[in-house]
Amino acid sequence: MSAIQNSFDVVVIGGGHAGIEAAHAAWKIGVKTAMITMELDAIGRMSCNPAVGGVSKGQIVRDIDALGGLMGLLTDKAGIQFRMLNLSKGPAVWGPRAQCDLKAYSRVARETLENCKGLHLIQGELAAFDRMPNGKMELTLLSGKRFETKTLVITSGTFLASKMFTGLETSIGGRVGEPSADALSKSILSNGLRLRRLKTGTPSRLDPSTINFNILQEQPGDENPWPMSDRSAGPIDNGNCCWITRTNIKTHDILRSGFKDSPMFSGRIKGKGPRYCPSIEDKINRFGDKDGHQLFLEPETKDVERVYLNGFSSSLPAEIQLDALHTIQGLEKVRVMQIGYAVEYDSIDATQLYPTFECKTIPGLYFAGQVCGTSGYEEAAGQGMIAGINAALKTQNAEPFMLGRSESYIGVMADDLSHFLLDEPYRMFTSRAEYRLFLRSDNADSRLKDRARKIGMIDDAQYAAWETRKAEMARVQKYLAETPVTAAEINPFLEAAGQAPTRESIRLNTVLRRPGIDPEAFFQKFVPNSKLIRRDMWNLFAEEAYAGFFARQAKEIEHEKKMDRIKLAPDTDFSQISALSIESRERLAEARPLTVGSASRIPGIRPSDIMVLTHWVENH
Ligand SMILES: Cc1cc2nc3c(=O)[nH]c(=O)nc-3n(C[C@H](O)[C@H](O)[C@H](O)COP(=O)(O)OP(=O)(O)OC[C@H]3O[C@@H](n4cnc5c(N)ncnc54)[C@H](O)[C@@H]3O)c2cc1C
Ligand SMILES: NC(=O)c1ccc[n+]([C@@H]2O[C@H](COP(=O)([O-])OP(=O)(O)OC[C@H]3O[C@@H](n4cnc5c(N)ncnc54)[C@H](O)[C@@H]3O)[C@@H](O)[C@H]2O)c1
Repeated sequence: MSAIQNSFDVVVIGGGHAGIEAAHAAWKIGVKTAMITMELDAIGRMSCNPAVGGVSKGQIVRDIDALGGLMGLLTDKAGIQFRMLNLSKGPAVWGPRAQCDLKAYSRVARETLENCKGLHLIQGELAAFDRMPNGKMELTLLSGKRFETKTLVITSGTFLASKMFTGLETSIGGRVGEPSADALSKSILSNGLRLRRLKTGTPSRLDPSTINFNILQEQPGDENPWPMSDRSAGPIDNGNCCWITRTNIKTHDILRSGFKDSPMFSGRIKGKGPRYCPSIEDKINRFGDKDGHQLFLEPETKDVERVYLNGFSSSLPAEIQLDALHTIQGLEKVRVMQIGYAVEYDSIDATQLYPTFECKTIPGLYFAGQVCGTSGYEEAAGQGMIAGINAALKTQNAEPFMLGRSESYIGVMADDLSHFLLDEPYRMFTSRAEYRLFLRSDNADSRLKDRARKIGMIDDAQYAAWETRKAEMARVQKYLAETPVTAAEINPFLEAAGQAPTRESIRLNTVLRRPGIDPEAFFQKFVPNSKLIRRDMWNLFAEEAYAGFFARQAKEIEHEKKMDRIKLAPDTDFSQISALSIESRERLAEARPLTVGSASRIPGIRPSDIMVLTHWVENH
């Protein structure tokens, strides 16, 4: 057996979206960190659609940015088209989204990690990990190389014991052209952890020279685009467009004729697929009466080398996919460069993890990303941040870092994954967050920057810039609350916004509570010498516009935070709390909650149990 080559504080397995954030966060906190991944050239590879963000996913990217992470910065560098989705609704549910040049994304991700001085990037496949008597983890790569680490973060995506399917054809691999990580899957099982099968899929990639773009509806980027990160230095590239087309009855008939050879419907794929990113055959099967489904044609690169057909994910036989494509407007003569396929893989049952993503039974072992049962780059990156931060903090014997459900979508996701057993891939939605009016893309910095600063994720220069913004927001907020405006001054503005004029002077802040107001025009006109950046104008606007809701929810949130502050030791012996029912003791012993708040979210735990637990903590 070869000697141990190097010893680290944190080792991250995988260079996908979760691995990038985990390795960067641990490095930023200042501990000795390595990323080990199968292929260094595949760092940041986008397995599926060349886009980052969207509704609720965009908020996750903003939160990663506020925490000092990379996804927003990488997207701004590699983006080729930026749109704010849901603009017709309130800012709480706006979703920043960007098409990316996927080659550029992968390149800037790798360059960014290479520029992290002292971060080790190692090419190799982890075959096994074992806990050593000294509490560290020993890692053995497929090549036989060995390393040791205090903490280990596994972000292996769709690669554990993975199989790909197109019709009756099956091959081994986690992504087209890449192998499956079978040995690691076995090692996870031999460490006593539970795995289960999930499935995801991807559509065909099309040859742009065979698409009739002239007859397709173009979808340009926003006129006044938002970058993902306010830390991005350069201008963003927004000059590229996507195109829209639709399936039709003929397409559906052809697809239906292939159902008998579908690996999904024939039961050859056992894993559950993502309900909310269904394949085209799933959509037709479930919503058979619809006469068409909208499809987006998205360029994979700025020079449109290939086109991704968003909405047409499929694992039907290749000839059926191709015949069906030829019935679609604009695609009558299309040539396919890579046919759609499904992938089935092992994922970890995430109820075995704390909301820090640390394993309950193996201290120092963390999982993050698609391996935890989620679907999506952004969900993966958000988990990677939290796992990387906690893996680093653990090596410093520091308090774990957790985000609450009222603080971030990442907190909602960590809480959901660790408490509820999923039977299908988990995708984020605004409806999963009970406090979504707080979790906006405009106020990510207000919610998270100070917390990130405390754990070393935000450097002095970044924090100074944030303090300047904070001070300006406070000044303007005070000014708005204290400054009256006469009817003569404000009425032309109100009328232009379609609002009834006022007869008396009113305070400036009350103007923002009226519907139809353009905040950017308002701040420019009524706040002299404002240095607010655009994002902060919308933040102040939303704080006023939603003030009534916030006041109503404030008590609920305070109660939840209070419960989350009541800590339970990881080794709490619930069997000794005799005032709890035997059933509740068993549930608590199994779930091992770290706070009373977390205990309250375990299925089957009742309010009376929480009262007992709270008293018990007070007396111990
Ligand atoms: C076919 C397909 C379709 C998808 N559709 C979409 C989509 O439309 N949109 C979307 O957002 N998401 C989609 N996904 C999922 C998306 O790829 C993931 O959500 C996202 O990439 C997850 O990031 P991750 O970091 O968890 O894993 P990945 O991006 O999969 O990265 C995993 C990394 O771990 C490495 N690795 C794995 N095992 C080992 C090992 N033993 N040793 C060393 N390195 C290892 C791999 O080489 C890889 O670099 C799809 C995935 C696939 C494969
Ligand atoms: N892991 C998986 O299996 C898997 C598979 C497919 C999708 N996904 C996830 O779902 C997302 C893709 O799902 P989706 O189909 O809802 O698309 P999306 O998240 O990219 O888009 C969401 C909505 O935005 C609009 N939209 C789509 N393309 C657009 C474009 N080019 N420009 C402007 N608006 C556009 C559409 O109304 C769409 O319903 C990915 O971001 C990924 O996270 C995961």
